[in-house]
Amino acid sequence: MSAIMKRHATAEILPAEPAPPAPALHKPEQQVMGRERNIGEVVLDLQNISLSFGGVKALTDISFNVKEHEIRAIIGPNGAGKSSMINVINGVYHPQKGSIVFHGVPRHSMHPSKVARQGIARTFQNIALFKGMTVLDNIMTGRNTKMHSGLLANAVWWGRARNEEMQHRRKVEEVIDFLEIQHIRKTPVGRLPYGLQKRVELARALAAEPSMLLLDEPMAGMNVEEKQDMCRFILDVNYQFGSTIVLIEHDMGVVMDISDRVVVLDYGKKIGDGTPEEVMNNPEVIKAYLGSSH
Ligand SMILES: Nc1ncnc2c1ncn2[C@@H]1O[C@H](COP(=O)(O)OP(=O)(O)OP(=O)(O)O)[C@@H](O)[C@H]1O
Repeated sequence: MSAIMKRHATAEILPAEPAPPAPALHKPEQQVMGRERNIGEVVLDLQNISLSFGGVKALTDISFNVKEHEIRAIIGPNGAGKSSMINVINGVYHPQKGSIVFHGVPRHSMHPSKVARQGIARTFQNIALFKGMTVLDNIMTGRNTKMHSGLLANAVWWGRARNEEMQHRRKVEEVIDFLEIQHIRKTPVGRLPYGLQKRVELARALAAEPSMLLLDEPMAGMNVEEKQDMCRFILDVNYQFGSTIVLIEHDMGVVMDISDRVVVLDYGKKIGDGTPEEVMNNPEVIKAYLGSSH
């Protein structure tokens, strides 16, 4: 297989032990890294999406879908349109053409905050955390979409506000335990190494209890060990929380090992879509990578 598609050493240490039995909601249909998982129906359907910035066509007539509980990767050379697609999904960009249906409901020009309230959370290519705030406080900001108490109640920390705060704290502590970052919970984020900052960003997204998680290059800039940890956490989030994951990643070994299906973009167009094996063997995909200087 082509050089870009070879399995990467990072994935070799992914959990080898047998996974616990999956909750028997659906018949297991897919296996990722030896884990049986239950892929459901289509939850996000994108049809004929086109997005331009002035004369630049970032996305041209792109259609694909995402099924419940799956790990769906978006790959492609630099400038292919991957981040633009994530920004379309979470409402930052509004495509000039095409339709977006989430859980059966068509969406038009939805604001990112409303998308977040629908249960879609994301991380960013360049870490977007409050560097001077502690890990705990940063993760608490992930609960914003779930907060209901008014300003006055919050200011004096009365009844409902107090109960709400405690509920949010409980959820945040769960996420902190899950991602094994107890030891840094009081540390200002800016003092942490890059790999841990990425994990805190994942924690903040998870604190929102999303049904769908958009991860924009979650392993970018990480060393091998950090990538191994992040792979394990992504698989655990998907497996234990059942979150559907849409992932942009440049490390092909990681993509091939953890994804259920992969969509491939090049110059804003879709050139491949299928299982890792199918896209690995797609001549157009191989050409785009090997023949690409961009
Ligand atoms: N806000 C914007 N304004 C103008 N052009 C943009 C904007 N966002 C993206 N583009 C352009 O759209 C095209 C796709 O960019 P995008 O960032 O989506 O690609 P990408 O596949 O995520 O690239 P990379 O892997 O380098 O992050 C590029 O030509 C880019 O310059």
